[in-house]
Amino acid sequence: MSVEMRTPIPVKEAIESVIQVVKHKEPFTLSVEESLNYILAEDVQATYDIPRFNKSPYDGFAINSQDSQGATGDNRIAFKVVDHIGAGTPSNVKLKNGEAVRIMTGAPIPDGADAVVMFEQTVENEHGFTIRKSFEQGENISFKGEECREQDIVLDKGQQINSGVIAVLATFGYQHVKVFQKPTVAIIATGSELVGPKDPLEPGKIRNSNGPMIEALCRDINIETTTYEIQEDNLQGCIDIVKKAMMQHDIVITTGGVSVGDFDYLPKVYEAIDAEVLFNKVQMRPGSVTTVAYKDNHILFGLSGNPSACYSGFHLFTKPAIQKMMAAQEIYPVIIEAILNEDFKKANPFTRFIRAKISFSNDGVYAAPSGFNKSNAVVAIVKSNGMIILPSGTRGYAEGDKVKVLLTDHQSYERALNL
Ligand SMILES: Nc1nc2c(c(=O)[nH]1)N[C@H]1C(S)=C(S)[C@@H](COP(=O)(O)OP(=O)(O)OC[C@H]3O[C@@H](n4cnc5c(N)ncnc54)[C@H](O)[C@@H]3O)O[C@H]1N2
Ligand code: MOO
Ligand SMILES: [Mg+2]
Repeated sequence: MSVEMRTPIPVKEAIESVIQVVKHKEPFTLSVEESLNYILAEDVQATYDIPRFNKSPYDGFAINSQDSQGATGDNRIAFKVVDHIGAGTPSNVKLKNGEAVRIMTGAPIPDGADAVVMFEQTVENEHGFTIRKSFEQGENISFKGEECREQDIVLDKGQQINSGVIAVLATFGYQHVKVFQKPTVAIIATGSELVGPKDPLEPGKIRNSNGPMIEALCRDINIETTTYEIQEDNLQGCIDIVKKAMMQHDIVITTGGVSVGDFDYLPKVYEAIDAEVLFNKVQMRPGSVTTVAYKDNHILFGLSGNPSACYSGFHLFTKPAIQKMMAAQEIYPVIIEAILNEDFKKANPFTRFIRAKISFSNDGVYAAPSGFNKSNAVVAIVKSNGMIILPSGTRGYAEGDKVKVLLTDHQSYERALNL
């Protein structure tokens, strides 16, 4: 039996090839309360000017600025208070010379007033107050439309709905919003060695950690999943379960069985279901055998069985694909520069992704590998909030070198792939 030879492709090319085939789901309408984290499927317009009327930004007195001209410490100018309003109630008064309205923050500026004097700038008396400086026309006024005008586009299609979006929708009284559907995800852990948390650990068996980890990774980004039974290494069983999962879900994530072992059946599954394999070898470590296949708008992620490889594969390929399927404008992981805290003398022909603790301090961003970091490591994932990226090459890396890090424990995305 001869081993299948695979052609490893660069990581960037692999990510781009996945993104290229992913299509977004259909839009639908749902209530604003339920819309958090969905992607907007339409531009949203301001239905009126914000602020909606000229208003006071302070608690104080509304005056006509002309009446204040010439006021100094030695020549205080007096005002008579003729009305008293809080936010929510306009004044019926039209100011005459020397008159003022006592006004609270958020209340509409009365007719005849064009400036607001803060309480702290006055000395109050029985009839009103005096001031010691002159005010300019428009001083201390929040102007109608200064933030946005009626019909301005205030939210762009493709924007992820966050608390700010909810606030803007509420501002304009929108109760429903058009968003893109989220993809549905099936998770299948494959491997005859795998058992669940309650099963006895017979010799040679291990517990399935990848399944629950992927579920958690999806839940972290507000994606619902269906977890299938652990699938033993059996070709027909693997074909049947993947077919079944594809009928019900947009994305099918399997773990294990993607390498060249005698019981690694995923390559045969893709063949049997006639899926187009985008790649089955990536120039990266861990996760070199990560495989992504595509069939009728369904994406099949064949993540490696080794936990750290599985984790890296999810962040690099699955997460951007989910973002794209939801029609987000920003889909790629945030990648920034950091200073390496440890030597990596051994050169590697593949790009290395090292689970690491990224710390942000006043003197810069630092990246420290989070312990035992091989492909089969699981504990290192816990202590990481990012991955150090060491490009392939002939030289090693030394402490103090600048490197790129990909933030994993992070809910922000980029428009461009900065790998
Ligand atoms: N001759 C070669 N052998 C291997 C190659 C290669 O290129 N040539 N690649 C190696 C690399 S790199 C990796 S990574 C692994 C990938 O293996 P598979 O994706 O086929 O995964 P399995 O063989 O099923 O399992 C690998 C490893 O992970 C454990 N595992 C599997 N599933 C889980 C799970 N759900 N939870 C926790 N741990 C899991 C499994 O027991 C194995 O120890 O192949 C190398 N071999
Ligand atoms: O895919 Mo393996 O995890 O590169 O070591
Ligand atoms: Mg294998």
